[in-house]
Amino acid sequence: MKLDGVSSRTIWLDSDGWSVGIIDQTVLPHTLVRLTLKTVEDAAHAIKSMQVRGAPLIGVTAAYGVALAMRADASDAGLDRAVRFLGEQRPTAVNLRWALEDLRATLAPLAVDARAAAAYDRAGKLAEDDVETCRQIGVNGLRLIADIAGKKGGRPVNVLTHCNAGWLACVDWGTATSPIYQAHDAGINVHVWVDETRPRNQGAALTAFELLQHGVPHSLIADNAGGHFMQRGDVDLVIVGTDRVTANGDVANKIGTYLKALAAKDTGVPFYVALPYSTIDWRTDRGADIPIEERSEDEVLRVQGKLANGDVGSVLIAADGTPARNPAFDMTPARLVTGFITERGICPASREGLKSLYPEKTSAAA
Ligand SMILES: CSC[C@@H](O)[C@@H](O)C(=O)COP(=O)(O)O
Repeated sequence: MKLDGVSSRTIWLDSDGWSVGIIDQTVLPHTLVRLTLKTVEDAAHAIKSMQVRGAPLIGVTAAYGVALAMRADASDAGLDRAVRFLGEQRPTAVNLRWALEDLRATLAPLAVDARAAAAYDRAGKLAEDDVETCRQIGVNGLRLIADIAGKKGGRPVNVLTHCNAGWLACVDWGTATSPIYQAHDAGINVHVWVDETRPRNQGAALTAFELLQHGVPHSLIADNAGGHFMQRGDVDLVIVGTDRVTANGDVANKIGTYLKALAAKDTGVPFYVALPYSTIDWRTDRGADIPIEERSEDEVLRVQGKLANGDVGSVLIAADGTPARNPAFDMTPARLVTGFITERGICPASREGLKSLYPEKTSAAA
């Protein structure tokens, strides 16, 4: 996608052929800072501090993190250490485990001196695969938007989304936003309600920024406003991303997703979850077993933005000493989800639905 008019991806190999470039998402949209990762520690820090975030991008960054680690120590112990260390950085997005297991399986059978080159090659392939997978999710999701557009006679199709499941969360295109970009590019009149997504405001800071850059009509709304717009008939469709879908179709996504799904159910608004195959956790049977990341109280107690002096900083919004809790994700039961939009097509949010698209997979309870 484009950033200030220039085609960009969220992660790339620098011109030296081994260090890894990323966009620092902690200061967007106010400042565009590109960072260079040179060590596995840099990659781990980027994931933990959310310089990179979003399930697919976390996975690809971890893959490059293994490649950086292999430059320093490609022994069996070095590979084990890198996989364990990177895997500890964030618990909920299963793409992290998926990418690390892929790298381990690719590298372990190789001679030690072949591992670094093979790791770069594999990380590059995972990045390219993510681009094509997300593009295909968009092709499949576009049909839903086009169907609604056909019934609305030129009036805008209103899509609500939560958090950032856009191209900044992936390598390109995004998952939830890919159908939106493709609908807009196809000339469909589409408008997006963007949940601000407290506490870190990924909707305000990242999704609204992306849509603005691409010229897609949108309105930023307070998290609490979604149900109101659904009740009034102002939302045709919800599309969100996910960090992990369990074998029975339960969905973990950014905190607040569950409430949107409840409101959508009550108001009869279709609620779709867009995901690549790498987000399905076939080994975990139900959403209650997904580890939910707990983050710092500060993210709730403070709000980050551009200060009057132009710096990016934060302000305290509660009395000093106020205790807070900050679960970063919640679980939406499959029964509240209308369907999954994947690279292989659209299916019901259920064990059977997932199996219909991925017959070669076996789940824990299958
Ligand atoms: C295509 S990204 C899907 C999810 O990763 C996204 O919706 C989300 O919850 C991101 O959370 P974050 O905490 O910003 O990494």
